[in-house]
Amino acid sequence: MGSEIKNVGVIGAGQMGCGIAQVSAASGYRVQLYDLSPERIEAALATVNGNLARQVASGKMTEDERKAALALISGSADVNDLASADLVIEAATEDESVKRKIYASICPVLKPEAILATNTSSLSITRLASATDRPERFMGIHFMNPVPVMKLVELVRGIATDEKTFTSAKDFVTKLDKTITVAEDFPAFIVNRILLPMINEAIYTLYEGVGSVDAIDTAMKLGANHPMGPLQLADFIGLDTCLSIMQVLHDGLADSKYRPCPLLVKYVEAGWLGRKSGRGFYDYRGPVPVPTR
Ligand SMILES: CC(=O)CC(=O)SCCNC(=O)CCNC(=O)[C@H](O)C(C)(C)COP(=O)(O)OP(=O)(O)OC[C@H]1O[C@@H](n2cnc3c(N)ncnc32)[C@H](O)[C@@H]1OP(=O)(O)O
Ligand SMILES: NC(=O)C1=CN([C@@H]2O[C@H](COP(=O)(O)OP(=O)(O)OC[C@H]3O[C@@H](n4cnc5c(N)ncnc54)[C@H](OP(=O)(O)O)[C@@H]3O)[C@@H](O)[C@H]2O)C=CC1
Repeated sequence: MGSEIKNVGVIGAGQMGCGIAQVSAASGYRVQLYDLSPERIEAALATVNGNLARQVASGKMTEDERKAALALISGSADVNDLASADLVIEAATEDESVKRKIYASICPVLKPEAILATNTSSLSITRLASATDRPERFMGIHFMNPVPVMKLVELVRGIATDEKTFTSAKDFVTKLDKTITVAEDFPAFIVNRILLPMINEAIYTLYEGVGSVDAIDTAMKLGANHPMGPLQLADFIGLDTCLSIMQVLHDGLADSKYRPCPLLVKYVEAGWLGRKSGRGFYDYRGPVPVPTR
C-alpha cells in the first residue's frame, strides 16, 4: 500500500512543470506550482489556462471541468507554500547543482512523510537522493513532453527508494491516466538513452553538411514516420536540456559515441535554446519557423 496523495507540489514553472501541474489538477489533485519568479508563474498559469481551453474546444473536457481544474492550481514564489504537499515533483532546469540547491531549501519545509520526486531527464536518482534528507522517499517520475499529450511516464528507483514510495508514485501516475514503464537508474534511463543519441546524430548530420535543417527533418518525418523531425524535436525539448542529457551520457557511460556535437554546444553557447528562447535550429520569431542553417 502506498501513502495517500492529495496535495501535489511542482517545482519549476517551465514547460514540464506547467504540464505536470495541468494534468495533476485535471485529475483532481490540489497543486502548488513553485518557481523563483512570480512572472514565470503567471505565464505558466496562463499557458495552463490556454491548454485547458483548447481541450474544451476539442471536446476532451467540459467547461465545468476546466474551471474545476484551474481552481485547484495555485502558484507561489514562497517555498513555505510547499509545506502541505504529500508529493513534490521537481521539474527545474536540468542542472545537478540547481536541483541540489532546491532540495537543500525545500527539505526543511516539507512534511517528514512527503515524497520528493524528480522529473530529471538523465541525472542519477541515487546521487540526487543523497542530496536530500529522505533518500527512501525519493525517486524519478519522468514525464514526456508535451505532458498533456504523451502517454508514457518512466519510473526510476534510486538505490534507497522504498517500496511504499514506489507504489505511491505508481498509483499517482496511474490516476493521471498515463502508462508506466520502469527504468533502472542508468544515465538518461530508457527513452533518452535511445532518443538523444538519435537527435545528436541528426545534429552531426547537419554539422558535417550531409543535409540542411529542412532536408534532415523532412527525411525523418517522411522517411521514418516520426511526428517531428529530430531538429524540430531538439528545439521543442530545449537545446540546453539536450546538451545536458548528452553530457550525462558521455560522462556516465564514458563512451565517445555519446560525444555532444560541437554544433549543439555552439547553439547553447549562443543562447539559441530552441522554441523557448525564440531561436534554435529554427527561428520562431516570425509568423512561421524558418531554418537557421
Ligand atoms: C527530453 C525528455 O526527457 C523526454 C521527452 O519528453 S522526449 C520528447 C518526447 N516527445 C515527442 O517525441 C513529441 C513528438 N511530437 C509529437 O508527438 C507531435 O508532434 C505532438 C503531439 C507534439 C503534436 O502533434 P500534432 O499532431 O503535430 O499537433 P496538433 O494536431 O496541433 O496537436 C495534437 C494535440 O496535442 C495538443 N498539443 C500539441 N502541442 C502541445 C503542447 N505543447 N502542450 C499541450 N498540448 C499540446 C494539441 O492541443 C492537440 O490536442 P487536441 O487533439 O485536443 O486538439
Ligand atoms: N524539455 C523536455 O522535453 C523535458 C524535460 N524534462 C526535464 O524536466 C526538467 C525541466 O525541464 P523544462 O521544463 O524543459 O525546462 P524549462 O527551462 O522550460 O523550465 C525550467 C524551470 O525551472 C526554473 N528554475 C530554475 N532554477 C530554479 C530554482 N532554483 N527554483 C525553482 N525553479 C527554478 C526555471 O526558471 P528560470 O527560467 O527563471 O531559470 C524554469 O522556469 C528538467 O530536469 C528536464 O530535463 C523531462 C522530460 C522532458
